[in-house]
Amino acid sequence: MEASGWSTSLSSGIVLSLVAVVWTMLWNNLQGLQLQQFVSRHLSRHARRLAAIVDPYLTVTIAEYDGGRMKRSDAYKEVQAYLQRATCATGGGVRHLKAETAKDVDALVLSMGDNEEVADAFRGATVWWLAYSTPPREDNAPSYWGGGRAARADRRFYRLFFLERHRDLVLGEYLPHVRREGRAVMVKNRQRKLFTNLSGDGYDADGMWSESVWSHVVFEHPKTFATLAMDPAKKKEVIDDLDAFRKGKDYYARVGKAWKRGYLLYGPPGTGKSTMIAAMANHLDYDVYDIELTSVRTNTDLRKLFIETTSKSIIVIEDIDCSLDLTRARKKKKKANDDGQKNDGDKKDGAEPPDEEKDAGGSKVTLSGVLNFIDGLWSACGGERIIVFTTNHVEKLDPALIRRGRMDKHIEMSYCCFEAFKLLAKVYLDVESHHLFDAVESLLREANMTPADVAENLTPKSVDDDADSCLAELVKELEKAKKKVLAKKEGKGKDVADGADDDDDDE
Ligand SMILES: Nc1ncnc2c1ncn2[C@@H]1O[C@H](COP(=O)(O)OP(=O)(O)OP(=O)(O)O)[C@@H](O)[C@H]1O
Ligand SMILES: [Mg+2]
Repeated sequence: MEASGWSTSLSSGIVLSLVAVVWTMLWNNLQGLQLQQFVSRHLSRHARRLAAIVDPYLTVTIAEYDGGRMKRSDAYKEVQAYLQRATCATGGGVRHLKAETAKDVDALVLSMGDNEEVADAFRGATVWWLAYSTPPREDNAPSYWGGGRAARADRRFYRLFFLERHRDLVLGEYLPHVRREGRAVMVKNRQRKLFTNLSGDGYDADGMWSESVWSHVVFEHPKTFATLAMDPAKKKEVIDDLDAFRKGKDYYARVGKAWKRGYLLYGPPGTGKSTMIAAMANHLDYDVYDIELTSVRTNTDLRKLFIETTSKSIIVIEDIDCSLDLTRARKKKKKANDDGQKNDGDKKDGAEPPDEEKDAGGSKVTLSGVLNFIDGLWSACGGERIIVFTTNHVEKLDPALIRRGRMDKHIEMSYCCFEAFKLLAKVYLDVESHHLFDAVESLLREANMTPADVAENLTPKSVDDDADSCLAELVKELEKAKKKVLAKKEGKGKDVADGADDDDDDE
């Protein structure tokens, strides 16, 4: 009996030891993998819950969207950046990380995935952050609040848990600290971006449905004012204007104007309008929002695009005359006024176009929508924004669209002048003087050649090409261009003599 009792306890001892050995082996082998993390994560989570029994915790929830779901919350972005830093530094015990490309080519910025929790310590207090999202719900937000999109999107939140006794510390000091630090991280990680409203499938980098109306790539355009060929005095004027704008926060506040400025760049194709926008963005270190107006469905969508731009940005609408029939809505308005009908036209903030203005299947943005976008009440949201329109046909634009106050500065991008040529010769051929320069100078006065064409002629086409051959080629092309101009003039003179209509000559 005793012996059997002894052998039973011996065998159960052996079994227990074996279990302990297997457990230790398993524990060690799984080190760094799921099990240990699983246990420690759950222990810390339960620690929070256990602590809450004796000292209840409070929560603060920060939603990704506030202001009626119109705009991503700054606080959310700051918390996200703060937690990104905490997660990158320690991992914070988080199992599911999201990775985004960072400024450095090979690095990744890590942040916590959904339903992950991370603890943080601040002046002896421990707090916990939980990232979570709720599934889409059909809300009844009217379409002008972006209700349709909102219904399809997950709602994302950060929830902060802290003990009641830390209330003053957390609300008074910790949260402002998080926002400050988050902003600093955002500035440090900032990569300039080029945004487009031609969104892809509507999903963001996390595979989540994205509410953002913009998609972006990193903005990396090499053009600067140093390599932009134009009249030097004009260039200096633009640079001074941009610098004054950038430093103009107090001025705009004092005179009671929204901190924004409109630039109209006009001129023939290839004179450097798009290039100038890149130079502006590089000079100011701003993001660029390139709006493809034909893809904007309604005036409301246009307003939403504007509201979702950040400050320190250039909002661009290229070829504004081609994007929309911007004169049509105005003509209709005039007609309606002539008919004595009530029409609040461009004064009506965010007005949807009446049915007869809508194109079948096309954009329904109207001139009044664009005018409101530029200087309606909504345009004052945020600040430090530059709006740039480009066009090849300034004469086609409605005067209301380009009046000062909307498009404050009109910049003509013209055919290549000698000063602009000299800069291109320096940039493309590293040549500052040459015996062909005089010929080029006199030909440029008579031939209409764009900087794009001059630059193309100055580009070596083979390894044998050098400055001499490129400049000789340019002179040849300039002579051809000059002949064309003369032929056109002669043709025009003949037409006038024959009583023909001048308007038909110009393209
Ligand atoms: N003023 C300029 N200085 C330097 N390069 C220029 C200039 N203008 C044009 N180029 C060169 O020509 C190319 C075309 O220029 P860009 O796209 O800026 O013309 P654009 O005026 O925007 O034409 P479009 O009206 O057709 O849009 C650019 O890639 C650029 O390298
Ligand atoms: Mg262009």
